[in-house]
Amino acid sequence: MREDYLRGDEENLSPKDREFERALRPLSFEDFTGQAKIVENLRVFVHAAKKRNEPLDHVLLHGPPGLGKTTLSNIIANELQAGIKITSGPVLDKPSDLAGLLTNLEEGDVLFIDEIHRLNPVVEEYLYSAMEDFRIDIMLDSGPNARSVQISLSPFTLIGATTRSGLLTSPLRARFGINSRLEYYDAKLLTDIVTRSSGILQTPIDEVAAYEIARRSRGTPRIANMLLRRTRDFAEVKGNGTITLEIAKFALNALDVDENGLDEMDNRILLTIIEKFKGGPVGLGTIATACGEEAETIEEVYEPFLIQEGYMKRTSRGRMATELAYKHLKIKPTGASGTLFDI
Ligand SMILES: Nc1ncnc2c1ncn2[C@@H]1O[C@H](COP(=O)(O)OP(=O)(O)OP(=O)(O)O)[C@@H](O)[C@H]1O
Ligand SMILES: [Mg+2]
Repeated sequence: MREDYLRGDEENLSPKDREFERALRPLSFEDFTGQAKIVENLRVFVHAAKKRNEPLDHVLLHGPPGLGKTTLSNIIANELQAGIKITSGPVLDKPSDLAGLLTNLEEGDVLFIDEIHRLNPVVEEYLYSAMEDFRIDIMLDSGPNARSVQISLSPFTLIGATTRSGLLTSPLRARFGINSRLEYYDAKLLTDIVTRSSGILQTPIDEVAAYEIARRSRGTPRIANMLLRRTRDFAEVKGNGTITLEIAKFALNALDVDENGLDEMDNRILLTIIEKFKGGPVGLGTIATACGEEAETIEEVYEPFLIQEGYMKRTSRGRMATELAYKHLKIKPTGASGTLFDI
């Protein structure tokens, strides 16, 4: 459950969860909380593009799952008053899949490619001229009859989203005029999001309870909304429907979210590094095997937050648990010397 939410693949959500996500998704810059600098810039670029009657520059949005990349892409299209076609890297298998989409775009439309780091390299190659000159060269036939025809496209805006910007090739990255990295949200912003969501759900919530959910949501709006939803269930069953601090704490503990907002897998990763590998350094693949989780998921979903919060460090020799991780897990460092931790 939790992981589906973390990874955000809409297809993996239950219909109810999907409906819930849709209801809470902000539709305008106005409703979008946080990421102030990015939103401020996008407002200007969108405004300028509309004024000049030109398509917006291509936009690359990157950052950990659940921070609002898909949401923001839809908002950009809304604010441009443009149509949006949505696809994803792994779905665009052949150049003809891409050509079909591109030739159907109307002037100023947005093409949203999720997981753009997973594009097939052949398809990616076609995207270059589409992005740069709004044209594609298509090969007809093969062998001696092969010839290429050039098709012009309506000027459009490509929005690419990725959780792994490091995997993007540099020619592709260079073709985005706007490149924004979404950051984890602080507890104050997430409190605003939880409060807004509970308003939409018509669930009364105490301010301290909203803050408690917010600060234990791994800096991620998707998780905040998910925890709110589960907490609401507890409030209905165990209380009178209002989410109080007591109910929120009870629900969060029942959901295995600890005092600092780390979940079971976060803690398992830290515990593994400390107990099985003496605090590290240890390679990602080894941690993954020991935790029974895919290396890619650890790198994409868990590690960025653990690093940002100071529980884990990446070194050239592998991952290490920090002093904070030992404190958090109430384990005494048993390293050979005082050099266990860098200063
Ligand atoms: N700034 C925000 N304000 C309010 N709600 C938000 C915000 N950002 C995200 N959300 C909520 O969090 C949910 C997840 O956001 P979204 O699907 O856009 O994340 P994502 O970055 O595309 O994640 P993924 O990488 O998994 O695709 C949305 O349904 C939306 O309700
Ligand atoms: Mg998304």
